[in-house]
Amino acid sequence: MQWDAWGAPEKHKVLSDGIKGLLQQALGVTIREPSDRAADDVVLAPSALSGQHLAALAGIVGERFASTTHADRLLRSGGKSTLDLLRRRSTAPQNAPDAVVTPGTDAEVADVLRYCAANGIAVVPFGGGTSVVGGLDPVRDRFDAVVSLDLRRFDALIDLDTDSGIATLGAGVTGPLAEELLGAHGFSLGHFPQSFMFATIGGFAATRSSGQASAGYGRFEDMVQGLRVVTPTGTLDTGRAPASAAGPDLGELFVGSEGTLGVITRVRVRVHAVPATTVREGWRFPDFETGAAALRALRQEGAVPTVLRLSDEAETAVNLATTDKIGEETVTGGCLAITTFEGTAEHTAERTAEARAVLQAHGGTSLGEEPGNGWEHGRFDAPYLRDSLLDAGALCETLETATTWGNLAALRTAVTTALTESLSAQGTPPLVLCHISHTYPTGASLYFTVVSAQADDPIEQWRKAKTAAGDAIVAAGGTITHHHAVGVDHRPWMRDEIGDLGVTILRAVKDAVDPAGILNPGKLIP
Ligand SMILES: Cc1cc2nc3c(=O)[nH]c(=O)nc-3n(C[C@H](O)[C@H](O)[C@H](O)COP(=O)(O)OP(=O)(O)OC[C@H]3O[C@@H](n4cnc5c(N)ncnc54)[C@H](O)[C@@H]3O)c2cc1C
Repeated sequence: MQWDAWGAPEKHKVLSDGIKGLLQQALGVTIREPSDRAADDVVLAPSALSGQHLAALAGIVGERFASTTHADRLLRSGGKSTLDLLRRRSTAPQNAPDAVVTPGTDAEVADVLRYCAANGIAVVPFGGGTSVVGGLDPVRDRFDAVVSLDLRRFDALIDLDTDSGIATLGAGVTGPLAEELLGAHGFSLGHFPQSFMFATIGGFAATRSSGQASAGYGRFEDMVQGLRVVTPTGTLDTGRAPASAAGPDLGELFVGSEGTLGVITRVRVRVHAVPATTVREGWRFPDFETGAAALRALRQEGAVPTVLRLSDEAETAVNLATTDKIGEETVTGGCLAITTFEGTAEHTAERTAEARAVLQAHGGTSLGEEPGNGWEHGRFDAPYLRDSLLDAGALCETLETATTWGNLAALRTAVTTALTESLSAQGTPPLVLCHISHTYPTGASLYFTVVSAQADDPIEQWRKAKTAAGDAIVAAGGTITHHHAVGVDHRPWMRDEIGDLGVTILRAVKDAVDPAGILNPGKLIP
């Protein structure tokens, strides 16, 4: 992972003439050349961890796994939101964790947490570093120092129960490593968020992540069968049986707890056989409302694909779903939808035929395999484009929400209007694109991509726009986040989301497992 951009440098995207034209003509961006940045030139606030504390932590995890080097601190100074990337471009001194500790066993995690609790040191668990909500911000709160607790050494397939279809994976296993380890035994997890290449099993659980195949395999919490969580006051194993009536599900307390209640060190997940067949298809709908109604019918009538997504008119027009062709003239028109079916050949054929009938009856026209294959080819690459857009002088960020089918159109209008009005009022009218990529029998998510020219202070520019969008989401009855989680950025709306009593309950749990309050302060819980 790069310190100031997404992913691997060799995948850097050069902006095509089509995209540059769009930026200049539609958004008034004055294209600038990317400037060279070197990690060594970044100024970090000096480490506030005393030599005595560093030595004690090194005594727990081993000298080479307790680091205060510039490179280690810089890489863990935040996640990969646009605000993070803009901050990394700053020449002013930047905030960073005071040290990075990388334990290798549950006992070491427990000892680190106990030491930090006893000595007033905040701890930020670190998975793949892909948070887009400030979940990794090195917040000290009332403490003198903050350490990043990196889970990357928890990188093993610990157990695979092939009869039950349950794998136990270390929290630091990344998406590709999980598929490789399971694939060797003929199994797959099937969790493919856009951050798949770098995000980890522990991070997926800590944030209630949702992948591109959520229609078929469910959200990550649907896959979780159990967790091991190490807290400053003890260790908990959840998920004894596939179903249980033994009171509230304690595992659910930790799924989505974003490192504020404990450190997840292993996750038991449901896995399935690697599918024998994959069939992709593109569909054209005359408009977003017609397409959304067709997706709803599919969810409610059965024949649900593994992947099901619908781009709005604007997203279809700029080919956002097919990253290789962004900015080129679209031949699709209307709204592009994509379906993918996976399974045995017979099962796939049967369900594809059923789904086709439903989509056609609801105004869809098949475009054949090509659009689906084009989407699949570039499905993890769009984040590289954001880096190039930021370098060129454009602002680019995404945000997401979800609501019931009955409220979907109103929520989409409210968010689009809020973003458009806020950015236009700042002199940078935006392009707001939207798609549905996660569907349920009762509703769906809405995922917005916003592009505009950068103002003089792009951090403040986006903060204003994001506040307007967040307020609009709450007022229109949506959730403040469908899968990006809460972190720092969505915390202002948490009380609206769960109410005063909800906040009291979360705080009570936090007091029980983390009485000193060292775990990820300033995140999730208002
Ligand atoms: C380009 C891009 C695309 C994305 N696409 C998607 C998407 O399609 N779907 C989706 O759901 N999300 C997406 N995200 C958001 C992000 O990838 C997810 O939130 C992911 O689950 C985070 O995993 P991670 O391992 O990187 O965790 P990190 O970013 O390292 O951490 C996320 C939060 O969880 C905590 N945490 C991490 N590991 C643990 C642990 N083991 N125990 C306790 N707490 C822990 C951290 O303290 C932090 O608060 C995207 C992000 C980016 C940058």
